[in-house]
Amino acid sequence: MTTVTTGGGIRFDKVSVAYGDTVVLDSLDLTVEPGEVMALLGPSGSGKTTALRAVAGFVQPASGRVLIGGRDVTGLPPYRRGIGMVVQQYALFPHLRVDANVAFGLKAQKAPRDGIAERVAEALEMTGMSAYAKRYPRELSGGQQQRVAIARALAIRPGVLLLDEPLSALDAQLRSGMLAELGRLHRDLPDVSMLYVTHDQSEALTLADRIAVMDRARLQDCGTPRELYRSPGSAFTASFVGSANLLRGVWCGAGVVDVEGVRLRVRGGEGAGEVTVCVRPHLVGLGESDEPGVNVVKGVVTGLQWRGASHRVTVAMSDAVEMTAEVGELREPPGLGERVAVHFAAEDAVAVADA
Ligand SMILES: Nc1ncnc2c1ncn2[C@@H]1O[C@H](COP(=O)(O)OP(=O)(O)OP(=O)(O)O)[C@@H](O)[C@H]1O
Repeated sequence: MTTVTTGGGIRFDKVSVAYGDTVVLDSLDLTVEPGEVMALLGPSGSGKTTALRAVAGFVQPASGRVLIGGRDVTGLPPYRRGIGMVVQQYALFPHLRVDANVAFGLKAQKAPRDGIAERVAEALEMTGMSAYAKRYPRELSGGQQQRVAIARALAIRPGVLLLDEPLSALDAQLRSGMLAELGRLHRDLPDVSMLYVTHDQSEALTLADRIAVMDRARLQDCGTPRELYRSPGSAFTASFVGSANLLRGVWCGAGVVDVEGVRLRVRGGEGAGEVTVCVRPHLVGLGESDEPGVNVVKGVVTGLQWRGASHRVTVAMSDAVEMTAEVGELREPPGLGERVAVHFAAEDAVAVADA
């Protein structure tokens, strides 16, 4: 009887999960490299938690295999997979003190007694909770409870750490602090692969080495945050990773798309028929431009938002198509109904496939 304790990453090999007739995870093929943080990002119900639970061993795939450290664990019970898991609601044992909570997984593994004390101390140290070892969960704040839950997951020295929306019960300020701490933990544990489920794109962009975008039980896209942001594979990814102007148009030549009668030069080659052009709002400038390779479109201001350091100006090219420009704070912002021009480089207008 062995437990997988090596690092070595996670592999989903065509993993499908169904509840009755409903397929909730459809032939997922995905590899998380050793030491990598992979975010599973997608809307509610897209299958993220199901994928994570398949790694943990809490759901059994209808088909396909899960490998941890190169080894097929599909048939192994959860406690023999060498995983640590942290969920949204901490799930600490209320009647146990912090140190006993952290020791729980080690005792279940029947680790030697003196080894347990050492590992508990190490895990509490790593999460900054050493001073709270003798408290009960009810005597801790939400953020502290989540740190204990992370310490408990780390105490078994897992090769794989599974995190399911670990920050969503915390308030915004605490969330950003904890996000930084998870980043530090990742650097301190370079061999541990992390699978991080979230529907919050900023968490995914901040923490993940790569992001797997899920929608309707399927993997839609996978890449580094920068790749997905700069060159989204689909309109769905473009709108889910960062904010995006998505302009529906028709190809009319190499690198040229017609949007509402305006010919835009785009990055992303050539195709036929309909296409969506993605332009990030912060890459759109206000006013004319006569620089080569820069698109200019005109329209009427339909929205103006002041956001402290920036203004968001929405301009309608037509009844159907609007563009938003996110620009530095304007001294004299245009008025609603005013006719203005906006511009963006061809390099920043990306032709994407429809989802
Ligand atoms: N035990 C279950 N029995 C039946 N259907 C289930 C069960 N667990 C999950 N589902 C369904 O599977 C689908 C995927 O659920 P999953 O929890 O994986 O989504 P998710 O992307 O993690 O969503 P969320 O962000 O809301 O947690 C959903 O439609 C859900 O209703």
